[in-house]
Amino acid sequence: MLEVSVSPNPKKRSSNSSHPYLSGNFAPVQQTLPLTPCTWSGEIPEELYGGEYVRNGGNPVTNEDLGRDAHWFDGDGMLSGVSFRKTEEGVQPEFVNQYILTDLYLSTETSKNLKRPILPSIATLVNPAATLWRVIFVIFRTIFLVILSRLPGSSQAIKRISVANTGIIFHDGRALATCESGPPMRVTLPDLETVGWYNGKCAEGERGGEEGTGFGGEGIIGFMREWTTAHPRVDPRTQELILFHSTFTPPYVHYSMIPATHPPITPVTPLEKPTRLLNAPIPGISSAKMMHDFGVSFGHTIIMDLPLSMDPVNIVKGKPPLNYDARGKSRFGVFPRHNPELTRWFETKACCVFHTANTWDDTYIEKKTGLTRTSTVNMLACRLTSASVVYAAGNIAIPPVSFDAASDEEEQCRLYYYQFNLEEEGNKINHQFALSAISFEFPSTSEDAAMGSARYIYGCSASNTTFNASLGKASKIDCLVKIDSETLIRRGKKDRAVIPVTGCVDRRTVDEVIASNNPTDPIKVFQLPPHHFAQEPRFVSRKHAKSEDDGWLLTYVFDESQLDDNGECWPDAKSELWIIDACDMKTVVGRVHLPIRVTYGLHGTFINEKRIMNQRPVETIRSLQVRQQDEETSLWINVREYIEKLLG
Ligand SMILES: CC1=C(/C=C/C(C)=C/C=C/C(C)=C/C=O)C(C)(C)CCC1
Ligand SMILES: [Fe+2]
Repeated sequence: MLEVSVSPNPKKRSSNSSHPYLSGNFAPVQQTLPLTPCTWSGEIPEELYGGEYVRNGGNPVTNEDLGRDAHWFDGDGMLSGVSFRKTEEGVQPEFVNQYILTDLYLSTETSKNLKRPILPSIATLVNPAATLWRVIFVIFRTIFLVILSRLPGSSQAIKRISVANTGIIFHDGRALATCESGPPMRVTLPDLETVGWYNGKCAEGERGGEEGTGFGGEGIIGFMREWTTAHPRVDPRTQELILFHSTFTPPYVHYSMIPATHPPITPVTPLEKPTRLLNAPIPGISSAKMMHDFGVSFGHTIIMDLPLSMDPVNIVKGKPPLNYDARGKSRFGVFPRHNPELTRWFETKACCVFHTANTWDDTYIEKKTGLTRTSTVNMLACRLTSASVVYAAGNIAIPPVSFDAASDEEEQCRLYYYQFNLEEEGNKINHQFALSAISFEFPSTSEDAAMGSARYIYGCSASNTTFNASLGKASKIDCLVKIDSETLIRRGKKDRAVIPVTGCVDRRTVDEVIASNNPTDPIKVFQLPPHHFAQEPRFVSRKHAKSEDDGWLLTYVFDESQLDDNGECWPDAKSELWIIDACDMKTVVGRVHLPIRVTYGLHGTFINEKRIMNQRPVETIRSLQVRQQDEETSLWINVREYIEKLLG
């Protein structure tokens, strides 16, 4: 029997929403399910037993006004997971999806008077056509609603404004949902209940943990200094968590490192002893930036200072708060992992980088001293030649670039190789070129190989996408790609035609790569069948793997034959979780048939059995509180409701 609980606030949806990221399989799901047994076909590898695949993404709970400004990266965080429960016969996959009970979600659900989400849409913040007054209005509406939530009579105060809808990671006994506008939020596995905000020492609601001030520290802007990158990284050797925090005031970026203590691990060598660092300032950044991700190797960290600003000061300058300056520069700040004060800046052409794939050091032993030294730091990242995706994902016309220098590169989103020279003076970038001409995003590697020798980078592509042409249509993923970075980097370093910045090693299109039947091709594409679309794939290694890519890719897949004539999903549309052979990038080893559909979302991860068993104990979980209405407050409550309805 399926136990179906309809979201507490089901809102009617008209069928012809014109926003591409609110329709089809981007439209939010209305149902949440507790762990629900699923049927499956094919095989489920033993390596998945006892583990869980979880994917995060926005699922706006306030979705009444379909004509509102909306963006793919907005919306209340919802986790969708498949847990591979061990049974006597083997395994039983179970599907679960739950909202993350953030302050914003709880406040929305208890008030129910709002037609639009509490937070402004990224679409409004980035739209050059939005008037100054409109931007100021949406920001003040949010501030006002936050203040209202903290006055008497409110059952849920909004203390943090993150929807926790972007990433999901596991560190030190905690599964953490992430988003740039707040600290990480702890959730339980496998049932995906919300525990509480994590401050680098403990999470609200958990038993144990450490006491004392965490991310953000004390003081008035502490609430902002705890905002954490969507993509903190865990060192596969030391299990340290490395992350940074972006704020609107100088020095704009802080950096933290959290050791793993559950259970305490024995450091491999004294040098690798984990150190705690909380909110160390990063010097050299001159304005507020949208910094989604960063790079970190075993020895070095790379902060990206790109011309994509997220800065209230922009409003005063007559620009949208979220603004891309094609005339600007991209700067990469490289520093020894424990010493942000030693940051060296490497400057290059303007670009956008949302995600890095891997970062690693080239080291040697210095003869004189016998010490290990780093000659170069290398990074693979998805480089975009413009911010088009930020506009396209909000259904906003992409503003034209008005001068030639910036438009000499066509619209691209490619996997790039950067090599930063640490030995010579002058902060030189030795190499910067694309490995392949195909569009490539949502990069990841085998977790064990990250920060070091990872050879294969997995990611998403599309056989026909450019962002310029995409207004009114969403970009969807119909190809998963595996790139042998080692081979392509070697080729690029040799080939004199691969010039800095704009050069590209493998110039084939996706179709040309698919047509190749070379078994040692450095690029392999898993093409989805017609009408099928995938999401970010995550790699799980085989136990006694023969090669780095000996394992599987997990991804949710949706068959768009389940759309009606208006392009909307049938009410009973369903998704599947596919288990794909990462070695041949052809065979679908197994498919788990899910009871409902899973929207096209953002990032996912696989958490293995050992980690799930090893979660830190939890004392309380978050839940919806029903508002107590007593006589004294009822007049005030009526006034509040009136104000909320007025604000819409
Ligand atoms: C080029 C390209 C894509 C680009 C995606 C991008 C640029 C995604 C950015 C995501 C972010 C910033 C997520 C936040 O967590 C798609 C859609 C995969 C389709 C295939 C081609
Ligand atoms: Fe991301």
